[in-house]
Formats: sequence, structure tokens, C-alpha cells
Amino acid sequence: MNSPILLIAIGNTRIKAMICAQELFEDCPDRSFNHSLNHQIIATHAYPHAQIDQLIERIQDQSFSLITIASVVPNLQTPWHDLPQTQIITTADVPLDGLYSSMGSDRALAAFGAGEFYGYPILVIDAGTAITLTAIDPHKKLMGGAIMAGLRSQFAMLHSNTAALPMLTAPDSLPHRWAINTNTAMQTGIVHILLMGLQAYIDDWRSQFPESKVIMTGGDADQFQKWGLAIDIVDPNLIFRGMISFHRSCLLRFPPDRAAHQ
Ligand SMILES: Nc1ncnc2c1ncn2[C@@H]1O[C@H](COP(=O)(O)OP(=O)(O)O)[C@@H](O)[C@H]1O
Ligand SMILES: CC(C)(COP(=O)(O)O)[C@@H](O)C(=O)NCCC(=O)O
Ligand SMILES: [K+]
Repeated sequence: MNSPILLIAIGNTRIKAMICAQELFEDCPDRSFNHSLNHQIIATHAYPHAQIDQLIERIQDQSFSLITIASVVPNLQTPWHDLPQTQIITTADVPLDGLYSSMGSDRALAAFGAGEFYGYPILVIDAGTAITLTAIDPHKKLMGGAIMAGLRSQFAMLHSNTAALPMLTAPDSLPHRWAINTNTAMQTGIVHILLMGLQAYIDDWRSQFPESKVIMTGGDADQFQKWGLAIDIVDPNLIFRGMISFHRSCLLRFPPDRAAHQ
């Protein structure tokens, strides 16, 4: 068996890694390579930056035929960055139209992965350190998006910018909107206002593209779905789907046997 492939996505909170079988990139006539992702995943890992040593320990002895890294944290280097089989994907590499140069590669890849897998037009909401919305129209062109502080970041901001407010986490169930104590007031304010704002964006998008799917990814995606945000699907693997679709589009443009004869 060929050595597996390592995909690494570095966000502002966590480093995520997926190890999958090489067969993922073998020739197939349609998008079925991406549909088969679930059968090809060997392992997934996610560690906060401070615990990168644990990730290194878990996979340092394995050899990979191909390593792909996408990062929105330029100063975080990993032992895999400088290997000969490593490719760093940037926003400029992602084959969608209208992407701007300072756009995060995580957003570009998640949107590309979502569009290639679920179809265009597509709205992607990534609930990570920041919450981002990225909307791609039926012609694979960026319609636009938005960035706001993520769930944990909102609590951290209130705590660090005030004298009296504690550091809290988000509540499991939806809090009552009108609170009569500090902790619930913070939780209800953050959760309800985030939900209402995101829902307004989703409604606006659906009014333009009623047939479009709305996909959520990122560390807090399940929580937003539990609170009732009207999304279609939670998919934690969008960015990895984007990397796989990227490699696939390269293979279709430059098939290995043709390249060998050039
Ligand atoms: N072990 C964890 N450490 C930190 N945040 C976590 C953890 N598990 C889930 N989360 C949640 O995930 C969010 C960060 O999502 P993630 O997708 O990892 O972000 P990023 O892509 O920015 O690194 C935080 O808002 C937090 O609520
Ligand atoms: C908006 C982000 C900070 C989100 O990062 P994350 O929360 O996933 O760690 C990242 O995509 C980024 O640095 N973007 C650059 C600005 C832009 O996308 O317009
Ligand atoms: K993210």
C-alpha cells in the first residue's frame, strides 16, 4: 500500500490534521473521490496550539507521500512545513473567482470544498476563533462574506476588557432572553445576538438563492445547530474537502502520465 496523505489546517485556536489513504486521488470519472472521503479517512486530530507536541508525538513516526498545509497563522511553523513532499496552499491557489488577496485560506478552501461537494451556490459559516461567512454564487465567484468574533472570543473579550465580568463558556441549552444575573446576561446577550445576526445573513442569502445549501463548520458548529440555527448541514471536514478538491483539480489539469511525457 502507498503511504498515506497528511492534510493540516492551522486555525487561530487549533491545529487540525487528517490522515487519509492515497487512493483518494486515484483516477475516477466524477466527483466520487470526494464522496468516498469518509471511507478513506485513517485518522483525524485537533489540538490547541499549546498542545502541538501531542500532535507531533502521535504522527511523527509515520511517513506520508504528500503533505498539504493551509494556515491562517503565518508564524506557527510545524515539523512538516519544510519536508520535500509538503505543499502549502494559499488563497491564490484556490480555483474560485473573485477571491481577494488578503482572504484567509481557510475560508477559500472551506468554500471550495463545500461547493465541489454540495454544489454551487453555497453559503459556508465557519464558527471558529472568528465566525466567518463566505458566499459563493452559481458561477463559482465570491459574492461576499463577513467576519465577527467567535463564541469563545466574545466571552474572552468581555472578560479581558472589563473589571467585573468573569470568563464564561457558552451554555449548552439556549438561555432565556431576559436575564436577571450577570452570568446569564452575558450568555444570553452573546448567544441570542449571534444567532439573530447569523439568521439574518442566512435569510438574506436564501432570498437570493433559495436552492442553495447552508453549511456550517468549525469548533462551535454543533453548538449553533443545537441552539436552532437554520443551517442545512454541519460538516467538520470542509477545509479538508477543499484541499482534496484542489489536488483533484490539479490532477485533472495535469494528469501524471501526460506530465511524464512532456
Ligand atoms: N479543545 C478546545 N479548545 C479550544 N476551543 C475549543 C475546543 N473544543 C471546541 N472548541 C470551540 O471551538 C472554537 C474554535 O474552533 P476551531 O474550529 O478550533 O477554531 P480555529 O479554526 O480558529 O482554530 C472555540 O470557539 C471553542 O468554543
Ligand atoms: C477570519 C480568520 C481570522 C478566521 O480564522 P479562524 O477563526 O478560522 O482561526 C481568517 O480566515 C483570516 O485571518 N482571514 C483573513 C481576512 C479575511 O478573510 O478577509
Ligand atoms: K475557521
